[in-house]
Amino acid sequence: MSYLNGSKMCGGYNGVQILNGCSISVDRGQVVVIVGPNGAGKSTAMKALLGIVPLTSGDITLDGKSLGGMDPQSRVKRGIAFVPQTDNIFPTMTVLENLKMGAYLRRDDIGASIEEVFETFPILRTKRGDLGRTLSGGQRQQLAVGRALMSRPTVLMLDEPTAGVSPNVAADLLQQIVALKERGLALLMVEQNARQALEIADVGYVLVLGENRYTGSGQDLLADHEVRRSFLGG
Ligand SMILES: Nc1ncnc2c1ncn2[C@@H]1O[C@H](COP(=O)(O)OP(=O)(O)OP(=O)(O)O)[C@@H](O)[C@H]1O
Repeated sequence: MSYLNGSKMCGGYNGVQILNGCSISVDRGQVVVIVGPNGAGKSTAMKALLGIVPLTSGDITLDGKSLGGMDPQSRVKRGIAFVPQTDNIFPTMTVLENLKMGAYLRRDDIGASIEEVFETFPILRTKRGDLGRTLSGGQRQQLAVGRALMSRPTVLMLDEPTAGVSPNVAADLLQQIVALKERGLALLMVEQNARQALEIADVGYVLVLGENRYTGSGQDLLADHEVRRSFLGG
């Protein structure tokens, strides 16, 4: 069984079922990407794993233990961190203050973690005293990921981390995220930019109407004629 395992998940909003039995798994040291058309339920699947969207059936386990019924806060304490797509930093706080906010649940020394974030995203060291709102789009996303890392998660979930940043910046950002595998993180991402995301995915899930349509390594999905035709624009 995988480290984080969402199995046959059903659920949605206000009685409207969006997830129709999809399964998503991610292991530590792995990048898993969820792609699919608009409205397929990609973000909803991630919210279900986070405990924001309740399941009507199915199960979620982390390290072999069920997360069933556990609220999002408790899941964070178990080691899951989440980077939302927008509003993911405090604009009126400095870079360093943002990082410290990410460690608010910790009572130990956070100096080494700040240093690790600066090693991963060197521009944040340079801008440590600058207000969040002065950062470029790509730098904001770096800070949002850095802030999430400050809770020392084992699972990092990212909702469209490259949304709104230029293609070159997106490519760099994805490479920085991939490098986090070396720290043993389980990385799960929802991405609009399917082609670019599958390039770096150990495993890709194509979701359609809340169901698994295709699952495979990123390279296999990129090479699959049907996946290319239906989801990657030929
Ligand atoms: N908070 C909500 N309340 C009610 N319905 C919602 C809510 N969030 C999403 N939905 C609906 O659930 C469906 C799936 O949305 P979701 O955001 O999971 O799709 P997605 O695959 O991530 O798509 P996109 O790429 O457009 O973000 C959509 O029909 C959407 O309108």
